[in-house]
Amino acid sequence: MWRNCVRLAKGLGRSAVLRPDPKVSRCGVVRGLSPTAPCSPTAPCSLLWNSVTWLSQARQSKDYALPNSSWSQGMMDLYNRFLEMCKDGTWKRIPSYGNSVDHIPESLKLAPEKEQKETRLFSRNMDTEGLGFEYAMFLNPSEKRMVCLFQPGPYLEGHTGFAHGGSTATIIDSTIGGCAIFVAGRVMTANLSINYRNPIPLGSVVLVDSKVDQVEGRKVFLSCQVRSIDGQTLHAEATALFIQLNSTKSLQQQMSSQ
Ligand SMILES: CCCCC/C=C\C/C=C\C/C=C\C/C=C\CCCC(=O)SCCNC(=O)CCNC(=O)[C@H](O)C(C)(C)COP(=O)(O)OP(=O)(O)OC[C@H]1O[C@@H](n2cnc3c(N)ncnc32)[C@H](O)[C@@H]1OP(=O)(O)O
Repeated sequence: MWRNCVRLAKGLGRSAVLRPDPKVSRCGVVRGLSPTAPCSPTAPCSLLWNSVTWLSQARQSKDYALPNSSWSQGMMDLYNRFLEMCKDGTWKRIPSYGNSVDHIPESLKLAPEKEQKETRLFSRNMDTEGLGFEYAMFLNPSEKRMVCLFQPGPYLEGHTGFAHGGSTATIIDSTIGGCAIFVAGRVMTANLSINYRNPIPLGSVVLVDSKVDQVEGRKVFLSCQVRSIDGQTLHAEATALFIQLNSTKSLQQQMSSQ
């Protein structure tokens, strides 16, 4: 089973993680796509997103995956390290909106989704920064891998001082789901199996590291590990099956056809 995440969690600065992808040019542009602005916390690295028209409408919405005052130094440090790794195009920062509809390109929306809805993505359901899910995701397209930097706030408590297992499941599902969306477009979780190994302290920062293992027709099999930043503590590990809902093009296909 894939265990790249150990590599990442144990040493983000190591060459194994920072090694440029051969499919990505030195200037940080995935071949076949146009150059875009470099990343920064306010003007995030979003070559992927800028290159795909379906996110243009979403750019109007608030992006929750940008640093705020509730982020700990550990969260900021990790975020900045990933932003650095965005510079050569190996990693892409993924924006995060309050409603899943905002993530869907206009052309792929179904009629009911086009209507303005008073709904909120579960993981973005709190307005006060720092109380609930604080997270930011980064995608490595060539490795079909999505990582999420996650800082659980005090309103996610389960056992005293620790994150509720359901919140851990939510962040795993969202991270793995984002990864599955990348390869298969619209998908739904059919199965999610989690082994909880060590509790996650509230306010700590963990790395959720997910990867596509296999695609069989409409089935996308993925795995995931949740580790402390130093990689020493394995908090949870999971496997998942996502099912592609229709024949819409995956983001991966959209990128390679440009
Ligand atoms: C599009 C662009 C979006 C861009 C977004 C970009 C970035 C986003 C970034 C961040 C993340 C943002 C959002 C987070 C994303 C996701 C997280 C939330 C996900 C959820 O919160 S999601 C809610 C929970 N989820 C459900 O509520 C599903 C209920 N369920 C169903 O709706 C159906 O069940 C369905 C659709 C799953 C399948 O139904 P179906 O009719 O389409 O397909 P069918 O049943 O025929 O199965 C086909 C083949 O899969 C096999 N199969 C099916 N299920 C299996 C199982 N459980 N175990 C083993 N095998 C299974 C069959 O055995 C058959 O296999 P075979 O072909 O070999 O016979």
